[in-house]
Amino acid sequence: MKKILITGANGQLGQSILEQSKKYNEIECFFATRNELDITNENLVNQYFEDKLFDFIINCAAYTAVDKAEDDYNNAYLINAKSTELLAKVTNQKSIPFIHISTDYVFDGTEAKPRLETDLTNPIGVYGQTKLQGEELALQNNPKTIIIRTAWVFSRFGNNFLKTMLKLFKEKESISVVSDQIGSPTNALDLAKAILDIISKDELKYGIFNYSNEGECSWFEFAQKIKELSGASTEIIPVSTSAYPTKAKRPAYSLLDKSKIKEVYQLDIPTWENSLKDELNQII
Ligand SMILES: NC(=O)C1=CN([C@@H]2O[C@H](COP(=O)(O)OP(=O)(O)OC[C@H]3O[C@@H](n4cnc5c(N)ncnc54)[C@H](OP(=O)(O)O)[C@@H]3O)[C@@H](O)[C@H]2O)C=CC1
Ligand SMILES: Cc1cn([C@H]2C[C@H](O)[C@@H](COP(=O)(O)OP(=O)(O)O[C@H]3O[C@@H](C)C(=O)[C@@H](O)[C@H]3O)O2)c(=O)[nH]c1=O
Repeated sequence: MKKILITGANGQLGQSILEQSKKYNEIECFFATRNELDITNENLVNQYFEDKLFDFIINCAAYTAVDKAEDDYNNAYLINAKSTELLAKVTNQKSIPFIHISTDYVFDGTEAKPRLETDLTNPIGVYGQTKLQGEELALQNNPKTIIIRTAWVFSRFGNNFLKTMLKLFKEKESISVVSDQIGSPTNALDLAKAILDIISKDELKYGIFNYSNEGECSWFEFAQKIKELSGASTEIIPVSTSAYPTKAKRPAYSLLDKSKIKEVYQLDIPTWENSLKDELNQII
């Protein structure tokens, strides 16, 4: 039986891992919410690992408010980078693998070609910058680190674009959504399954891996599909990024190339449209 600690357990990925873990008999998961384990509290983290034995950690804790982060660098850095370093160090001391989640927002999005793990990063906002710093600190401090870069995560849990759209469809007759930012949505349940499948393997390969659902779209096309599948009548107007100003800049193109994770870990990845359909069936 593999014992796994999940930090940030109340977030959408944490809750999705809880849901999926019920299907894995050989894995025993321990879920720690922010109240139970604040990863910025060094003494608490060290104490936690003194007291308990785990075979893996999946760090789902993060500062994910992309716009807010622009005015809150210190907190974003503390959670996304400094605390990631701490978790990498404690797992390294125990010689256990560290699974950490990162983002497509580490790219600047200027090149319209699916991004490889080895491509040059150049984040254009504080969230992406602090996530990249977290990646680097994790890899430096625990050689048994697996970074999974994912994108545009949606689910029935927490806050995400899917839930924002469903709310707006109830409130508004018309909304504007950017059509010039391209990427790949990810159902958090698919990501959770991929992570648990990886952990279940006998042999692990460490380093950076991309994971999102298959396919690509703009946020506008994503919103259109949510509208179509939910039967909403709100008009969705495609607009350019300049017509929808936000505090943080987002990459124009951040589609992730999944070849590496599919080859190394033999994963079958559903398309975002099929996975969205499944998720909406649960929500509506
Ligand atoms: N959401 C997305 O679209 C994407 C997410 N990612 C990455 O995936 C991972 C999971 O994201 P997701 O589940 O969507 O994020 P959420 O924002 O849904 O969840 C993050 C969780 O982290 C918790 N948390 C924040 N600070 C701390 C802390 N100091 N100690 C412990 N827990 C803390 C939050 O607690 P509380 O509930 O109290 O706020 C929350 O439960 C993150 O690393 C994120 O950067 C990558 C690409 C896309
Ligand atoms: C709500 C809304 C957003 N938008 C735009 C703003 C933005 O450019 C894009 C996405 O909006 P959001 O702010 O909901 O999503 P955002 O917070 O940027 O989502 C990101 O979260 C972090 C955590 C990640 O790691 C990324 O992969 C990505 O999922 O859509 C519209 O054009 N119209 C709207 O009505």
